[in-house]
Amino acid sequence: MINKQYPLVDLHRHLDGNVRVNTIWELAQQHNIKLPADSLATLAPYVQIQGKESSLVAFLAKLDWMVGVLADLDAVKRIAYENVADAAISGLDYTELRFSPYYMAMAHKLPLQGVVEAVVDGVQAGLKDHAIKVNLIGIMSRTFGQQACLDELNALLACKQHLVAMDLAGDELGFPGELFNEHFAKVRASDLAITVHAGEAAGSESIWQAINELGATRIGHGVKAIHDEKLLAFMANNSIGIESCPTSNIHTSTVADYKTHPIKTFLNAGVPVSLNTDDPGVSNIDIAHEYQIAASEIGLSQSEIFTLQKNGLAMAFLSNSEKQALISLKQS
Ligand SMILES: O=c1[nH]cnc2c1ncn2[C@@H]1O[C@H](CO)[C@@H](O)[C@H]1O
Ligand SMILES: [Zn+2]
Repeated sequence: MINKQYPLVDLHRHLDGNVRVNTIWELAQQHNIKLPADSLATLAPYVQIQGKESSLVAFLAKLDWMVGVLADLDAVKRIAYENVADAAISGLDYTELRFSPYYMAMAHKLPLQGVVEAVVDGVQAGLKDHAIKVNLIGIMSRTFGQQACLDELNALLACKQHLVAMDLAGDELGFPGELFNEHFAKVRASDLAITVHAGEAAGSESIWQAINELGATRIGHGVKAIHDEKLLAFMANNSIGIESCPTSNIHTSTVADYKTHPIKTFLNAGVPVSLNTDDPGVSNIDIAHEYQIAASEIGLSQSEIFTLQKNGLAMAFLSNSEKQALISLKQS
C-alpha cells in the first residue's frame, strides 16, 4: 500500500488537533481543569469523533478540549513535542505541522508570542529524539474574526524564520476568505508560502478566491472543486495541490461516504492531490489508516495510491534538494 522505498509525508496535520487523550487527562489533573468525563477511561468520546458530526463547526468543537488544557507554556511545549513523536511513530518521514496560536492561547489567556515560541521549542526538542523532518505552518483561525487573525499573524510573522507557510482555517461559511485579503497581502510580503482551507464547507468560489485573491498555491480539502471543471483544469495546469483528508471529510459531513469522495476525480483531472490526516487526534486515525481507506473504501489502484504518495512530496514546502535528500534516505 504505502511504498516503503519512497518518503511518506503528511502535509495537512493540525498540531492543536492532535493532543493525546492521556495528555488531555494529565494536564487537566495537573492544572485543576474540569473535563466532561470523570476518568481517563471515559474521556475519549468527548474529545474524539464517534461516527461523524453534523457539520464542520460541530466537528471543530471537539478540538476545544485539546486547547482547553493548555494552562501554561510548558503544556504547549509538551503537546508540540508529542506531535513530533506521534508523527515519527506513525512512520512519517516528513510532516508539516500547522497550529493556531490564538486558538491555543485562548482558554488560559496565554501570550501569543510565547505560544509560538513554545511550539517551536517543543518541536525542536522532539526532533532531537526522533528521526523525522518537520516544518511548521502558521494558522489564522478565521472563526475569531479579523482582529484576532491580525494579532496572531503578527505573532507568527515575528517568528517567521521558523515557519514555511501560512494558512487560514476554522469556520469557512461564517468567515469567508474576502475578510482576510489584507492579512494575506502581509503574508505575501513575507517570503512564506500560502495554503488555505477552502471548498470544505463553502463552494468552489471559495477556492477561486483563495487562489486569486489570497495567493494560495495549495488548498486544504478543496472538496467542492469536484463540481467545477474549469477550476480542476486550472489547478492541474498551475500545479495547485489539494491536501485531501478523506476521514476528516466524512467526520465533518463534508462528504457523505468514502465511495463518493472526490479524490479519484482530482487524480483523473491531473490535480496534484495528496493524502493527509487533518486532525489525527480528534479523528483517532493515523496516516496508514488513510492509505488503507484509499484502497479498500475509495477503491484506488496501487498505482493511483503511489501517485498520491509522490504528490505529497512534490507539493511539500521544501526545496528540490531537500526533497531529493528525503528520497535518497529511503533508497539507501
Ligand atoms: O478540518 C478543518 N477545517 C477547518 N478548520 C480546521 C479543521 N481542523 C482544525 N481546524 C481549525 O484549525 C485551527 C487549529 O489548528 C482551529 O481554528 C480549528 O478550528
Ligand atoms: Zn485542516
